[in-house]
This record gives sequence, C-alpha cells and structure tokens, in this order.
Amino acid sequence: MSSFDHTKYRPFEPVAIANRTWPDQEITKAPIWASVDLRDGNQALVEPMTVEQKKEFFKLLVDVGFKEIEVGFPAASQLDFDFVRWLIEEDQVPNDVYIQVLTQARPELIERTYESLKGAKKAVVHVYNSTSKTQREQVFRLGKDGIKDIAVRGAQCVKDHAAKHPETEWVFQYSPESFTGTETDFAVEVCDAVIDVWQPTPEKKCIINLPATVEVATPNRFADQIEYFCRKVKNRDSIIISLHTHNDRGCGVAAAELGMMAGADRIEGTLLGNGERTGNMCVVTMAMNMYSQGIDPELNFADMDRVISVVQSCTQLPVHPRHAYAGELVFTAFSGSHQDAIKKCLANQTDDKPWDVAYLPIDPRDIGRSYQEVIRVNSQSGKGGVAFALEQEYGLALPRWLQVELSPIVQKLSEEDGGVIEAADMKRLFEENFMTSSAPYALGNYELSKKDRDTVTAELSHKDGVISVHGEGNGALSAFTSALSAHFNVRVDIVQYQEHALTVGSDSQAIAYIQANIDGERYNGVAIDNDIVSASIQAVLATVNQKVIASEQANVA
Ligand SMILES: CC(=O)SCCNC(=O)CCNC(=O)[C@H](O)C(C)(C)COP(=O)(O)OP(=O)(O)OC[C@H]1O[C@@H](n2cnc3c(N)ncnc32)[C@H](O)[C@@H]1OP(=O)(O)O
Ligand SMILES: CC(C)C(=O)C(=O)O
Repeated sequence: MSSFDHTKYRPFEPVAIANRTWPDQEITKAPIWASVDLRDGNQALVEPMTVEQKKEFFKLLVDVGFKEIEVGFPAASQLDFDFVRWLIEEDQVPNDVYIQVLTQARPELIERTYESLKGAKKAVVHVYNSTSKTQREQVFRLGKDGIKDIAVRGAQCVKDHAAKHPETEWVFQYSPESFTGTETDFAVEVCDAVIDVWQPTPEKKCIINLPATVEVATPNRFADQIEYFCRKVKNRDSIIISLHTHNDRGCGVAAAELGMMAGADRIEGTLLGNGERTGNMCVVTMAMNMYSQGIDPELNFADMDRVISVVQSCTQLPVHPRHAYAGELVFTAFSGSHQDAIKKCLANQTDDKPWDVAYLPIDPRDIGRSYQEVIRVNSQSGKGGVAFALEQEYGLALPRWLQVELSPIVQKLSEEDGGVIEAADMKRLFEENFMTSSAPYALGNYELSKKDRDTVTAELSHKDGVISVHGEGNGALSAFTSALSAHFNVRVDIVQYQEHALTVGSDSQAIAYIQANIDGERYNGVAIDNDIVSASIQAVLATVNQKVIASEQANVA
C-alpha cells in the first residue's frame, strides 16, 4: 500500500526580490572555507568517530588547508569535549587555524562549551536556534518574539563568557537554523538582534551563517534569499556571511555556488559530502569546480587518494565511483569515441598550453591520478583506447592501420570475457597475432652487401632444419622481401611501414611495424630488435610466417 501522492506537498514560497543581481556575478576567488566534518559530518554517522579518528581527520583538514574547522559539539558529548581539550592541551592547532564549536542557545550548554575551550588561541563559538515556521509552531511552540529572545539571550551569554577569557581570540557565529524554511524578513530581524548584542565592526567581524538545513527549493531560490538577506541585514560590512548547504535535492554545491554569487563570503561543508540525510555540500567538488575554472581554491587536493582513504576509514562510508573529481571512475573512458578524442587531445596537450582535453575537465595528474586509468578497454571501446593503453603501458605507438587490425581482436576477447581487458592481455594478443617472426621460420645469421643494388643472404631456421635465402633490391628490406618471395614462391609487396625507438623498457631497442600484401591478402608483422634493420626484416618475416601458416591450414582443410 503506497501513499505516493504529490498533492500532499506544497511548493516553496520564494522571497520577493526585485532586480536580483546574482545571475550576472562570477565566482573569482575562494571563499573562507570552514570544515564541518567533525561536527555535522560526525553527528550523521551510524558510529560517530572515535577520538583517534577525529585526530586523524583533523590532521587531514589542516594539511588540506582549512583555516576554520568545526571540531565538535563539546557540550553534547564527553568524547567531543575530550577531543577539544586534547587539541588545546597538546597544542595541536596551528597558529593560523581557528577551531570552531557548536552549541544550542542554552546557558548551561554555552557554559560547558567555554569550559572545553579554556586556553584556546583562536576559537569560533557557533550558537544556533531554529527560526523556521515549522519549528516555531511545532517544536518550540513559541511566537516570533520568543524565538528571537532565545537567539538574543544565547548571543549575550556567548559574549559574557568570552569576556571572561580575553586570552583567547574569539569570533562569534550565529545560525538561524532552518533558514530556508524561515521567512527571510524574520531571519534578518533575528540576525539583526544578534548583531546588536555582539556589536561587530569591520575590524572585528562576526559570522552570520545561513543554513539550508534542509534543501527545499532550486538553487536560484536560495540565491535570491541570500541576496535579499545581504541587502537587508544591518552592518553588512561588519559581518561575514557564511553558507551551510545540504543536499536534499542533490544541489548542495550548486546552491553554495549561487549563494556566493549572491554575496556570501564563507562556505561550510564536508569532504566528499558526508552529513545529515543526503549530506552536506561537498567541499572537494566546490573547490575543484573553482580549480577547473583557473581559480585558486586555496585548498590543496593534490593527494586525493589520501583524502578518500581518511574520509572512508573515519566515516565508514564508501566514496561513490562516480563522485565528482574523486570517484574511481570519473577520469575513465570506456566508450570508443571518447577514448579516440582523449587520445588525440592528450597527444596535442603540452605543459605550456591551457588544459584542453575533450571529456576531461581537469588533468587527472593534478590530483595524483595517472593517464593509465583514463582509458579502460571493454566491449564499448574502440581502436583509440587499445592504442592508448599499449602506448602508456609499453611505449608501443601503433600506427593507425595496425590499430584498426588489433581493435576487433581485443573487442572479441572483451565480448567473450564481458569485462575490462587489461593492458597485459592486449599486449599478449598483439604479440600472438603480429609478432610472429620466430615460427615456423626464424631469422638466423644474415649478411647485407651493397654494390649497384642491395643484396641479402639469410639463414632461416625451421623445425626441419636451416634454409638459406638470397635476394636483391633497393635497400635491405626490399632485398629481403624478394628473397622471401623467391623462396616461398609468393608475391610480397610492402604496403605500410613504420618504426620507432622504444621508450619503455630498454631504450636501445627499436620496433618495426609492417603491413605486407602477400598474393592479394594483407598481413601485419611486428618485430623488436636492437638494430632497426634487423627489426624490419623480422617484421617482414612475421608476415610471411602468417601466410605460410594460413596456407598450411587451407591445405589441411
Ligand atoms: C541542524 C543541526 O545540525 S543542529 C545540531 C544538531 N546536533 C546535535 O543535536 C548533536 C548534539 N546534541 C545532543 O547531543 C543533545 O541535543 C544535547 C546534549 C546538546 C542536548 O540534549 P537535551 O538537553 O536532551 O535536549 P534536546 O537536544 O533534546 O533539546 C530539546 C530541548 O532543547 C531546546 N532546543 C533545541 N535546540 C535549541 C537551540 N538551538 N537553542 C535553544 N534551545 C534549543 C528544545 O526546544 C527542547 O526544549 P524542551 O526540552 O523545553 O522541549
Ligand atoms: C547548526 C546549523 C548550521 C546546521 O548544522 C544546519 O542548519 O544544518
């Protein structure tokens, strides 16, 4: 029995704002970032973090570059209290980092909060109460004045305790919790009242944090609320407007971005988006979005794998393989046309040019990923992907005509196996099909001489013994080709030829790729040798060997 019925819901009532300006704004610099991993992230976990996990997470946040870190709700749990004490007593907080703690606007909780902060060098005391209509009416059962009174008394209490500890550099933060569900004029009224208590100045600002505690509308509506609030709130030059968005509609990052365009200075969020319900907005995504636009995000995600590893081990939550920027598969292309485009663009990309690679919004190497994982080959892949993998892994720069020949062979295997084909398997198929210069005939000693024309005399060993072949031509390859033509009584024409030095493995080796037409059919041969002439003639021999095998099989049939 489903109760699925959209008529029981009401649409969001947007704030009436005239001449909004945020749609024309651009994000041009990083916000003040504040991590709430150790508080909002932590309060949403099945198993909240242990002190040891919080320590490891805190170190990561500092290393990434956060200067404001909400470390817990010390009045709520002994564990959070102890963690704050450890940070202070063990001098774990760098001089330029503010630790932030959250408390309800209740005197006994505020008092306990200050106890936890004794001796801190710098701290943000974050006090909140809900201002939304729903909570006013159903949770607090108070009118607007009663709610404003909780905020004002909380703000006063915060200020009074701070005055007793002038050795700490205090910053006050107030959140009208459930801001998105609050009439914006009322949110302004409550925040103005708090500002009246704190009396911030441009030199000593306070933080007003506007949370989308629950995301209830499209991000443009949130941006309207922020622009409206910024226009109306008093002493705008003395407050830092902070945003704290959640992801209930899947738009936490978008809301924060549009909110910044609408005037916000500071952004709260978590690494990889852990948090209540569908999570807080993901700082990694928002920072990397800036990075991909050429803006310094002032957070460093060069070691993304460490971020993932610490977040996963502390939260016990997996990171989705398609998570923006961080997921295991986000830089991987399986489909043929994407692989082809990526391979071509990467070949053009140099360090002195702006990044311009199809399907890759950022260079995976920037966050510690390699190009190896960019292209993975399965049954959806094409020749570009196979060629890319062989070049990346083994330095084999297959000519296009050979890519065309190898691709269906790999495709067949991936269809049979049903999954990803590793580079080692592609190399095996490549060797089995084209590097066929050792059987049934293998090159032994050979002698080249040049008079009017080039001549070659070569020994070919076979399971039944050694034979000698002799030929002439314009160049060693042509002479060897005519020697084989004469001996095997076939017509051999070289259709394609390419060679290059091998850059992976031994740097003194060369590889030759040959396509030959033998009695009207095309064969592809490849050989590697220290000497390029030797590699070339072995590549021709590889094609003739394939023809010999094909003829023997035809005779048997
Ligand atoms: C959106 C957010 O994420 S806000 C942060 C939420 N995080 C947490 O709550 C995690 C930590 N909290 C806790 O462990 C507990 O809530 C504690 C220990 C802080 C307090 O516990 P309790 O004293 O049992 O109170 P409880 O949290 O149930 O709060 C309910 C009471 O506080 C009042 N209250 C709730 N929030 C606030 C607030 N921000 N300011 C003032 N009063 C508040 C409620 O109206 C209610 O009052 P009532 O008892 O008179 O009906
Ligand atoms: C305390 C506030 C900022 C909060 O966590 C929320 O509203 O989500």
